[in-house]
Amino acid sequence: MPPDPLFATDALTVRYGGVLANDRVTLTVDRGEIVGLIGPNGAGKTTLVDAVSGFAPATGAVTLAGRRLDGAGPHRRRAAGLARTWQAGELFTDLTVAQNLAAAIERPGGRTGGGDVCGRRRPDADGIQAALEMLGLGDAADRRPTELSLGQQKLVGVARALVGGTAMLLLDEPAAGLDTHESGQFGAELRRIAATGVGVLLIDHDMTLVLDVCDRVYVLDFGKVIASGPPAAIRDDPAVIAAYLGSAVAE
Ligand SMILES: Nc1ncnc2c1ncn2[C@@H]1O[C@H](COP(=O)(O)OP(=O)(O)OP(=O)(O)O)[C@@H](O)[C@H]1O
Repeated sequence: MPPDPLFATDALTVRYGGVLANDRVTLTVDRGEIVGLIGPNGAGKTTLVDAVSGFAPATGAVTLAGRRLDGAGPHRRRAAGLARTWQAGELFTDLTVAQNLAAAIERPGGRTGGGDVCGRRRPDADGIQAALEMLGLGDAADRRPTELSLGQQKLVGVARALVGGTAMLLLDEPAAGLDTHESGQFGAELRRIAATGVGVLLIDHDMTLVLDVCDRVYVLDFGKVIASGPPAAIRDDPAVIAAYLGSAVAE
């Protein structure tokens, strides 16, 4: 029998009024695997990340390392090792890179303690440096975000989600705005993260990045999974081309 996946949703369903934003979405991500989630605007990709991380009301199961997390609040899911980025993931430009990572896990009011508002373990300077080094940003800790390239700034955003012990990373359009070269470098860094055993769910409209870097891809349309499989099969799937790739390639 294959081992249990690191991460799974089972029949995850989110309804916003009359809109079925996620319709019984079932997917898995293994340890060390990068899994893409693609689909047209409004297909329900961000909703899935919101539901999985505890920010949208949902029915269905969410499991991380064999532990059910549905029903838990965002802080408990984060403490269990599930981390996300946000589409508008701007950095604080008046803080250094290391301070940006620390700020992401500070408690409001500057209180210190064993955990933060998101339930994360408070990492020490070593933890912050380790997260930066994993992303090739080891010498950027004391620099300001504006001194870095856009690609490096995007990686700082990922490092922010990695600090404090992360098993599963949910990335919502982390490469938006990158050119082809930067996006290729970004993909290589994602592979380095996955090689440490972290699972990655990658949402992006950059099809070159998604199809190059992902082990498997799920396609959402109107909240439903309409296809899943390895990138080569997804690229050639007529239903996927009709629903999304035709327009995505033309963009
Ligand atoms: N908070 C909300 N309240 C009501 N409806 C919402 C809410 N969030 C999303 N929706 C609706 O749910 C559907 C899915 O939206 P979602 O943002 O998840 O799509 P998406 O695939 O992430 O799109 P994009 O690629 O543009 O980011 C859309 O019809 C959207 O209007």
